[in-house]
Amino acid sequence: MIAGVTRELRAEAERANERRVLALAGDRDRGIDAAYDAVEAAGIVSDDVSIVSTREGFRFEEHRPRHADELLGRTREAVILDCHEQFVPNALGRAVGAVDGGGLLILLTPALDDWPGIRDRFDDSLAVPPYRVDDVTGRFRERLASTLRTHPGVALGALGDDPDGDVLERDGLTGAGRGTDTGTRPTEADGDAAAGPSAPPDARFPAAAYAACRTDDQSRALRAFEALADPESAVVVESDRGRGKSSAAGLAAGALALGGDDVLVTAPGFRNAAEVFARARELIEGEADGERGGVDRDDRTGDATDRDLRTPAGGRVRFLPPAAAAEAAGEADTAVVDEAAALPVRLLEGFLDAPSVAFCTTVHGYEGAGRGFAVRFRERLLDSRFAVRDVRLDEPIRYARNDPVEAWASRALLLDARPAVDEAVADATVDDATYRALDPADLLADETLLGEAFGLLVAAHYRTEPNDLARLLDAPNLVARALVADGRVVAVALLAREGGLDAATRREMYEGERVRGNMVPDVLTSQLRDEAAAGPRGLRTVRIATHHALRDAGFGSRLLDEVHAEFGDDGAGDGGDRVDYFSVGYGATPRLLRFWRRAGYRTAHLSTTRNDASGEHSAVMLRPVTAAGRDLLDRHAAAFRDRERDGLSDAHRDVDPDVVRGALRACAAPVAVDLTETEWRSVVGASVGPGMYDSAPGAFRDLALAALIEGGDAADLDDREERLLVRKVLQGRPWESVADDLGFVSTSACRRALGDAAAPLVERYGTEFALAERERFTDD
Ligand SMILES: CC(=O)SCCNC(=O)CCNC(=O)[C@H](O)C(C)(C)COP(=O)(O)OP(=O)(O)OC[C@H]1O[C@@H](n2cnc3c(N)ncnc32)[C@H](O)[C@@H]1OP(=O)(O)O
Repeated sequence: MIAGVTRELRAEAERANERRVLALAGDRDRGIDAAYDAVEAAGIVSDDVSIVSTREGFRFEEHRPRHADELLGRTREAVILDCHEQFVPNALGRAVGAVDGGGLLILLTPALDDWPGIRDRFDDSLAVPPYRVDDVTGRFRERLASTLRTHPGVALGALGDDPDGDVLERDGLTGAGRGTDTGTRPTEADGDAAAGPSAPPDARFPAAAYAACRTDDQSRALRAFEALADPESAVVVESDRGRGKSSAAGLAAGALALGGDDVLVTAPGFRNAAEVFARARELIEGEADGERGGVDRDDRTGDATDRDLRTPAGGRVRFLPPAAAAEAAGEADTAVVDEAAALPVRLLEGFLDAPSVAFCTTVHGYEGAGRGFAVRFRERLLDSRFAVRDVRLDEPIRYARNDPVEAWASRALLLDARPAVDEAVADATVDDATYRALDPADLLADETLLGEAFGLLVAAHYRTEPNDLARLLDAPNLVARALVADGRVVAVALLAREGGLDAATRREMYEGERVRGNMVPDVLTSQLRDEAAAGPRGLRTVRIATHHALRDAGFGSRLLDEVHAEFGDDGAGDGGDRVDYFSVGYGATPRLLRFWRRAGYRTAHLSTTRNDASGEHSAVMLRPVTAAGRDLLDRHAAAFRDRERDGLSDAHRDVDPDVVRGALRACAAPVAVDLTETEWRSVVGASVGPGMYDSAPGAFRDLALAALIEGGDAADLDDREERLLVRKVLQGRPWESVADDLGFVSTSACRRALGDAAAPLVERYGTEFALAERERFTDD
């Protein structure tokens, strides 16, 4: 029975150049046997099959569910995803992506009615302490099962105790490719690897690069990339998932390197750029064949050579993480930024130092993230010295346009989740918006609500993946809240309960053992050495986002106010839901620091290292509710203040002065200024007399710290004076670099400015002695 339908499915898939799903629900061993039968019935050889499973010993290429990323950039005739024992939603995304047009995705699942009730090893990972795996729910699977039951292109077999008991619930056939219905058949334009588009007559890239293109769209992109050989050229490539933009970029990078260029490639992670490197390598190896070995391989450095391809002409294709690549862009001949929309605009600007540059972005899907690229950075690019070429890729590479499995996967994993369209929210006002809980049950019942809320979370943050959808629906420690206007989601916050851990778990954490979730308690306990920190109960904002059309209008602040009221300030009577403190951890920018400070959050930590992708230092902030929360903040505010006194001239020496100002301004621990008379003589002398900063740097440091923490009108300093205090006094940088950085005409002008900045500090913090000392100079 299964074999029969598989043959038909496969035939239809091949005719239409589409994919099909065969879901085999029931006993695992029976499922595995049935999958072997299905592969055979479909006439697919074992070499063209991959299986993702926790088990081993199959006749196919094997991957573990947690390592399904290995399938990235692979194409298979069939992929079998064994969903028993450990069902990882990310692995489903990878498995679908690896199946070629004409191929099959075979899912082995428990009986669909039972599946939502079964807890597996993935659920263990959602059971963040103090929650247990029984607290995890099965809504993601419930939703997935319902798509399997209803979506076109999915065949569903319920397995019996033996093959005779198998029941075919749906055959998954759509009728595509039959009779006159040729709308979805492969067209000439779908191309074929062997006979790809040919090179234009005056092509600058090798013919092999054009021959490797699978669609006309791709060869148009390649043609546009040729411009990168000329300085001052920028190419922007936009496409949906699976259109081959990374491959086209890889072919271009390889071709440029074959011509002797140094091509610098970056992406949020190397795995995003894996496709770029795979295509570049193929081209380089093919073209360099018979010359001089092609790609250099260095056995000693292993991995590194995958990220640094060399050509006989002295060219290279090399990978660097975004922050490092932005720094190095000026030294390369061409920079290629893949998944550019996932990077902050500030980093993207660094790439404008490259002689020529390509930006590739996914328009929809998880990688498509920030509107920063679409809006702000594009303007910046148009104003730059570059001649900009735009290319858009629409034609799917490996399957026909109407592939039903693409539609099914988009739906099941919400790959196409998007915030409400701008027009729908244009008239929303803060006062009219309604605060509401996004309970998983409500989200499951309302696809529009789910799509808009998840879409907003995705759009505001590039690191979203199918596992996050499962967390939103099933993880016991997460809650979501939103502001809704006219039924549309205009702002959303994803919140995680943290802390409340027992003494044994706290000790484990203190001793360095990894405790899942609990990000803020973990930082405070293991990094900042506070064994009691994981006791109080916190609510961390994992993510918050306002619809891009409504930013800066107060929605974000209002949403936080409501959350504070519900779980803190007014939450006492609410079923014991009141937390001891609210918290947040995020890549610190001056504006975000201000946003959180205004919402009542105070700094506990600023990380010493920068995040690879965003290039920012992470800030951890707390907003206490109860006495226990206040104790926690008091300890960590004081520790932060004391740490920064020395850390700013050490690990934090390069942090942006506005980030330092923002983090200190949000510090809740005041500085007691207690200087000796000798020190006051130096400070007063530097401000109004003949003294110098260098005679009492420690005194200046205390004053600067006090003034920046107290902030505002306390000591009447302007922005540049505050930056000067950070750069010179706290970060201890050389006069030349400070003068240069802050735009002073000379180092002596810079020194004088520091003297001037000391005057309001004497006024604010000076002792009687200091003020009398000042009189000596100002009385004349
Ligand atoms: C844990 C985390 O999620 S931290 C990351 C926060 N999320 C994001 O960065 C996603 C993109 N940004 C957004 O969605 C919004 O800009 C939010 C959530 C940061 C703020 O929401 P809004 O509704 O715009 O905030 P609201 O109008 O209440 O307050 C405005 C303040 O927010 C901050 N803010 C506003 N826009 C931005 C922005 N693009 N980037 C950083 N901060 C911003 C500023 O402090 C601003 O005050 P200012 O105009 O005086 O500088």
